[in-house]
Amino acid sequence: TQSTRPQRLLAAVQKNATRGDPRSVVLAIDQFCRQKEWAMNVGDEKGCILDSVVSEVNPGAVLELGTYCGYSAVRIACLLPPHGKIITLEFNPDNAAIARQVIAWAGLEEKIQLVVGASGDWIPKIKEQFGVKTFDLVFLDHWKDRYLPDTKLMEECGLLREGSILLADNVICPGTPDYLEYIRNSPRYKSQYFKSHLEYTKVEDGLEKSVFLG
Ligand SMILES: Nc1ncnc2c1ncn2CCOCCNC(=O)c1cc(-c2ccc(F)cc2)cc(O)c1O
Ligand SMILES: [Mg+2]
Repeated sequence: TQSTRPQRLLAAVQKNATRGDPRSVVLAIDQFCRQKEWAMNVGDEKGCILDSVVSEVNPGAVLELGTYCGYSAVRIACLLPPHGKIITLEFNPDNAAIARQVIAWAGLEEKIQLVVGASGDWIPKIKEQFGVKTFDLVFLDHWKDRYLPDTKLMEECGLLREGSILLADNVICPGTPDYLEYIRNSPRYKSQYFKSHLEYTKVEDGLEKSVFLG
């Protein structure tokens, strides 16, 4: 039976990356996506911007929406402070199964909590289920038409505090126009656009970094 792209990506990690070495896992995925098959990881170029934001925020609690194969969860987790943790939500159970194995290969199971389900269903339950008060950083990388409703839901559920950072992938390609319009015009956020490119291509894309003002 034919393998899937995530399965081939995992095989490339197990072949080319060193167990327990997260940076070698990140490198193996980027090489696979550049040399063999494109895949929708945030990638190396936008990944450097993600790294600088994570390092600046030094977050104790991170929420990621949209795990896919676990590339950005691994990239974030290896920059967290000692007790820092990331909760990552993935809708597709097949992708989640691959992500679990990528995360295990990187040796980051203790720092990354992968939850299978739709963001809209899980966001209202996070406080009680995971004992989280608020998130220092949220990385939005799931269905592009869920960025805005889920941001409003996070506000309503009290998951954001004054100073919480939202970092959104793909605000240009595929694009999240309603989210950008809201976040750039809301008096409750201060936003900054980081121009970049769609992962592994020359197409324009970028990350929008927004500070929640409370
Ligand atoms: N409600 C939810 N809760 C949890 N998980 C959820 C969820 N809903 C979905 N998921 C699972 C994640 O879904 C994948 C979302 N990502 C993308 O679709 C994406 C696409 C492109 C892309 C594709 C083709 C092109 F031509 C050009 C660009 C690039 C990217 O960087 C992307 O991130
Ligand atoms: Mg993305």
